[in-house]
Amino acid sequence: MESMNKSGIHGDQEVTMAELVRDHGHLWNITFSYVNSMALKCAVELGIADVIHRHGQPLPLSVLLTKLSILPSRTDSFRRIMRLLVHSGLFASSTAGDEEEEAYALTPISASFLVTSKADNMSPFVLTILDPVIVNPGHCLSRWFTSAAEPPTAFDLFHGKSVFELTGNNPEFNVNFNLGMAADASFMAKLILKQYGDGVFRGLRSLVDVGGGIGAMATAIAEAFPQIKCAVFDLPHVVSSLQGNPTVAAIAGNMFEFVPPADAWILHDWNDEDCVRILRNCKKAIPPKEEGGKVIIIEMVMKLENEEDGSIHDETTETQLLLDVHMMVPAPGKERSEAEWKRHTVTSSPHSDAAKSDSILAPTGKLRSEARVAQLGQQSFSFIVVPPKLSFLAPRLIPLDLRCGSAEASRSFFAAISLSLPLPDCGSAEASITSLDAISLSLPLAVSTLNLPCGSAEASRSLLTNLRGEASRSPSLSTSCHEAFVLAADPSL
Ligand SMILES: C[S@@+](CC[C@H](N)C(=O)[O-])C[C@H]1O[C@@H](n2cnc3c(N)ncnc32)[C@H](O)[C@@H]1O
Repeated sequence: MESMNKSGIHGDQEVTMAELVRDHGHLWNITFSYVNSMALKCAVELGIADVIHRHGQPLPLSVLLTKLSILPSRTDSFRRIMRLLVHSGLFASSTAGDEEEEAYALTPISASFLVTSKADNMSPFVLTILDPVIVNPGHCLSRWFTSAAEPPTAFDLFHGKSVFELTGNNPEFNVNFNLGMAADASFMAKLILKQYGDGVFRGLRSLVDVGGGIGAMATAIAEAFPQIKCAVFDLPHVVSSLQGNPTVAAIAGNMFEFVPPADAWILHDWNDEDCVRILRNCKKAIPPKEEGGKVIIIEMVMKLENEEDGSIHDETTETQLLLDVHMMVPAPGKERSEAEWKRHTVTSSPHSDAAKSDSILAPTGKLRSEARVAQLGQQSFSFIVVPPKLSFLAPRLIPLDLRCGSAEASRSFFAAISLSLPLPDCGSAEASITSLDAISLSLPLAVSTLNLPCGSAEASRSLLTNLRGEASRSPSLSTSCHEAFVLAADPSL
């Protein structure tokens, strides 16, 4: 029996069927993890959190559908996307009213970060990071690794220009990008001011946020420490929106050429050489340490091991690894360990030893992990497995996956095997399944594994009814068809 379970070889090791199925599921989860991002994007675009928030208590599905103007024909799809969002921890499922109607509530994550009227609203950030302008270059990462032209980033390879050149000549994207960055910066400012505020900022007279976008961080600091004269230094098309701002001054320029005098910030968008160039310019612009000059670096600090148990698979690690790889797509950036940051701050100091470096390293990696909105980690999958009991059908088994067939293709397939079925909208995508027609013509009758996830409820029901009718006329199939339907309906399998 044991040998029956061994079904594959990993290196020199034999693996069991259970291990193979688990590993296959793991691969699927990674492959499909973008679906979590797209579901989140859909939730943000529809404004689901706002509608639930305004209701103030669990919102019945029927009301949610009306308020969001969801088409009646999309009710089932909407319920399914909500099910995924509940699974991701963005919403909670609940009931409402005497009839205990299916309802949805906010979770701490959506209540804090997806309600647009809240100070920590991260919706603009979600929409920026998931904008096709940013996501699409990810598709050419492998080409970027080997491209003879050596473009600086996958973004440059895809768009033919850098992300900041693109913000410069695409006003709509410029506005959205800056709002997205500002959403994240506002939240980080709040955490940093709370945790490091007094120690880092008290006593400063002036401060420049280098690459400070539309001033979210600088504004938060100016409001917390009104005695500090705060300015934002960024590209002209970015700081133009800050002209006349009473809280922070706007200075347009290129940080690789100069940095205005005061204290400064730096970002993770740059490679090591660029970081050193920017830090050197900051260094030139600040007074000596004794006179209160300092470079403040607010960055994630990569730490790939869990302090408690040394494991590397906690959520913080995943955040750091994802952000680090993300940073190589739109910009030549990276996340750095504490040792790497120390090396840069020393390299950029005119003095050669660390003791004389006047930089402060404020580790924010943990904070960032707390700020995480979407969990892109593992989701459990269920499988529909044809049990050995049905294996006698194998020669006539057609694994039928209607997800990819158009309604017409599905219908013609069934017509070909003498089951004329009304399939109103079975099959969602337009991909062709002509090969199924070919198979079906060579097989007189036998449909044993059915994958119904894409058919409407009505289509599935009529398909099952027709198959049951067909099965009752064919005694050898009746039990097995019935069992197959039960299996398909049981999500735990
Ligand atoms: C990742 S965003 C950070 C935004 C910002 N820290 C915030 O709080 O919103 C990088 C910023 O660097 C700016 N930037 C890029 N190249 C620059 C340059 N050569 N000189 C000055 N700023 C630059 C961009 O315009 C953008 O605002």
